[in-house]
Amino acid sequence: GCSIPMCRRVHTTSQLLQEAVQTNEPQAYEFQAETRMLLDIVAKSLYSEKEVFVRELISNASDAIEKARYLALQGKELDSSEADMKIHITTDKYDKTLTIQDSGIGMSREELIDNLGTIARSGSKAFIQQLQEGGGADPQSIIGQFGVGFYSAFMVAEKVEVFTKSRLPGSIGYIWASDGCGKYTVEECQNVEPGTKIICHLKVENREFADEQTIKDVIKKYSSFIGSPIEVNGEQANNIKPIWLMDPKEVSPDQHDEFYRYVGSAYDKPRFVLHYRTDAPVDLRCVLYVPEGKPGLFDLNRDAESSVSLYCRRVLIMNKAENVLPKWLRFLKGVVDSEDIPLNLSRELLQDSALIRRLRTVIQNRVVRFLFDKSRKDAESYSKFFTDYGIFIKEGILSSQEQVEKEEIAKLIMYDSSAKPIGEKVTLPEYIGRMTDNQKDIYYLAAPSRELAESSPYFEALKKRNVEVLFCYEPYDEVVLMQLQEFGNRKIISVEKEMRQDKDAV
Ligand SMILES: Nc1nc(Cl)c2cnn(Cc3ccc(Br)cc3F)c2n1
Repeated sequence: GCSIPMCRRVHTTSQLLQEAVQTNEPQAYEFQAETRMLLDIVAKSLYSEKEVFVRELISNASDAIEKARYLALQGKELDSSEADMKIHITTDKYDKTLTIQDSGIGMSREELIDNLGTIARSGSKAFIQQLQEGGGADPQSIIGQFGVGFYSAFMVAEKVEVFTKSRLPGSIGYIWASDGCGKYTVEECQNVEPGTKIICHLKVENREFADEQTIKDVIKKYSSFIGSPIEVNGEQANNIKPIWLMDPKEVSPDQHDEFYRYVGSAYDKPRFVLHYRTDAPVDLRCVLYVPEGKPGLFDLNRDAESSVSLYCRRVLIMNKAENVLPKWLRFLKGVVDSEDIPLNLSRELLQDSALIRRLRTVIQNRVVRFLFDKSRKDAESYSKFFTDYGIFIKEGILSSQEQVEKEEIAKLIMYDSSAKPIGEKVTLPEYIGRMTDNQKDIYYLAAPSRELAESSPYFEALKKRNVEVLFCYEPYDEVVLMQLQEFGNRKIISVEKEMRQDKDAV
C-alpha cells in the first residue's frame, strides 16, 4: 500500500515567512451557483437508488484508465509508474470508508476545479432543458451523460477526499476535499501516486457501503463489463471478458441477456442475437440484439440516440455511436468493435468517414442476411418480429438510395396475400417462389381491408387466373411497393392500375 501522503508542502524559510502572513488554512473555494444547484439535485434526488454512486465512481475510474490507455496508444508521453490499469476498491467497516483508486490519467489542478464546474454547468443547462421539454429526463441517463456522477458520492458520504496526480510528466499531486455542502479545498500533496484515489467517509446511515459483499453485489449489477479489472480488497470482482470478443459458441443465453441489458440500458431480454465477426472487407466483431419488447414511441423517433457502443481494441471509443448503423436499424442494441477504427475517431469523423460508410454497409448486409435467414428458419418468430418492427424495414426501403439496396432490404418485408388466410403474411421471395411460369410480374391491391380487397372487381379477374395478389391495407404499405417498383427482375404492379389500363386498352 502507499504511505499516507504528507499533505504539508515542504516550505523554504522565505515561503514560511510569506505564509505566516496568510492563514495556513488550505485554499477554500465556493462552488459556482449553477454547480451548487445541479449538484444538490444530483446529491439529493436524482438517483433512484443510492448504490449507483459506486457505478459512477467506477465508470469515472474506468474512463480515466481507458483515456490513459488511449493516450499511450497515441504515443503520448505519460508517467506510467504504478500503472496497473486496475481499479482498486477497499472497504473499511471501522473507519466507515469506501476507497476507489485507479491508475488512470489523473487530474491536474485545473481539471480538479473545472471538471466539477464545467460538467455541472453543461449538465445543468441541458438537464433543465430536458426537464422543461417535459421529455421526462431519465435520471440515470442524465448523470452518466454529464459525468457529474462523481458528486453522487455525497448522497452517502459526509466527506469525500480526492487524491490525484495527472500522468502527464512533471505533474504535482493534489488533495481535494469537501463535505458536499458548497465549500471545497484543494492543496498540493506529496507522495500521491499518478491516477486518482477517492475516499468516501460514509454517513453512519449509509455504512453498508463499507461492507465488502455489498460492494461486490453492486459491481456485479452495474459494472460487470467495465473494461478494466476491478479488485475489491484485493479480489477480482468483475469478469472483464468483453462478450463480443468471445467465440460465439461459448456465450450462454444468460450472458447475452446480461450483456444486452448492460449495453442497451434495457430491462427486457433480446428477441434475436446476432453475434459475428469478420476480417474482410473490414475487421469487425459485433454483437447486435433485437429487443424482446416492442419499440416505444420514443424509439421510433429518428433522433432517438443509438444503443450501439463503438469499441476499438476493447477501448470504448463511443457509446451511443450514431451512424455506425443505418438509421433504419436504430432499433438494434449492442456493440461494434473494429480494429480498423482510428482511435482518434471524433463524432464529426463518424458523420462522413468512408470507413464508417463501409462498416455500415457490411453491418447492414449482415443484419439483412441474418433476418432473412430467420424469416425462413423460424417463420413464426420472424412474423412476430415483423409485426413489431416492420415499420423500420419499410423506412429502410424508402430511405435507401440505390435500387439494389432497396431490394436487399425488401427481402424482409411482408404482406397479406390472397394465397394465405387473413393475418398470415408472406415475403416477396416467397411470393416469387409460387409464381406460375406464365406470370411475369408481382401484383398487389390496395384496399382498406381484406374483405373489401377480395370483393373488388380488380381482384376477381386475377383470382380467376389463379394469380396471387398481395394486399396493402395501409397507405404506407402501398407507397413502399410503388417506390420499390420491381423486385428480383419482376415488376411490381398495382392490380387497380393494371386493370384500368386494360379497360382503357379495350
Ligand atoms: N477517477 C477519475 N479520474 C479522472 Cl481522470 C477524472 C476526471 N474527472 N473525474 C470526475 C471528478 C471530477 C471532479 C472531482 Br473533484 C473528482 C472527480 F472524480 C475523474 N475521476
